[in-house]
Amino acid sequence: MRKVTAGSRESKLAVIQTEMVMDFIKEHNENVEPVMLTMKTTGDIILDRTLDKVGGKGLFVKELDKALMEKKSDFSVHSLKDMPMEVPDELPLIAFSKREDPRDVFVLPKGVTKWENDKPIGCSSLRRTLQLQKIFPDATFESVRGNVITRLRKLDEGQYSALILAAAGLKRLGFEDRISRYFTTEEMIPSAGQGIIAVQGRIGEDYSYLKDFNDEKSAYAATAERAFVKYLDGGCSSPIAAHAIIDGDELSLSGLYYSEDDRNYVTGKVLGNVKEAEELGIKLAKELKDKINNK
Ligand SMILES: NCc1[nH]cc(CCC(=O)O)c1CC(=O)O
Repeated sequence: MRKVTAGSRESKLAVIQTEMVMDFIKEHNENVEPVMLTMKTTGDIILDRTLDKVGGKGLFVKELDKALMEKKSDFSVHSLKDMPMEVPDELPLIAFSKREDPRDVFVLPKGVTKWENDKPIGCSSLRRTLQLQKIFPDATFESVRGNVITRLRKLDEGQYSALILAAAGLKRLGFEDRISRYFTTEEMIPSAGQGIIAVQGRIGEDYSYLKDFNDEKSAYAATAERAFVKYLDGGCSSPIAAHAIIDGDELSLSGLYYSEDDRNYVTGKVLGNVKEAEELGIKLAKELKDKINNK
């Protein structure tokens, strides 16, 4: 038996996602035995500030990168949306999972069936707040940090009138029944990579046991979405949204760009062949940059 170690964050969602990758490996490789190594990351420890105030990029990955570099693990499993746009050359992304539902959703406190505008909506990113202000013009918004389960607890304790979360996390955690409304990806453009699990490896290693895990559509979508955000210099917590939809050979990329200077945002869309995923991301980024400069 060949033992391989998967590095993971400690949160329930991270562990479930890592187990999904490990189960795949077990099913497809009789001679490989995956084990998990969990660790706390800076992003999990600092919970009293919003992520853009904590500063720095890759708050959820540094510790996992270190374990991978030091060969304490053989690969890391991440939510792609928490990954910085640039990863170290020695630690490339080697596989992308099939995409789970990429939409953001509206969650009400337990026992509540209709939204009451009596408390703020808990919303953890500027990306979500900006787009929500259009959908709920009278609402107020407040940052909520912590992992998905902590956020749900705060909601149920009465701190918020509702929460905005990713459908993917709720579904993987078995909380699909808490979803009261799905936002379309047009009214609420998701974060780049939302719903995709990324596996990160170490250069020069043999990952043939993960060969069939990679989903081609997800890889194209990830390339386009991340090229867009990278060009606009966003990190994991920047107010930039990007979502690619793939239909056969055609890729349609929607994006949102926010300007700190005039506190305004623009959205746009480009279409092209999946093979031009990266170029499409850059094309949309340039278009939106021009659009905001001419506003
Ligand atoms: N930033 C936290 C985070 N990272 C990944 C997910 C959900 C799973 C995914 O998007 O793949 C979540 C929770 C959320 O935003 O609701």
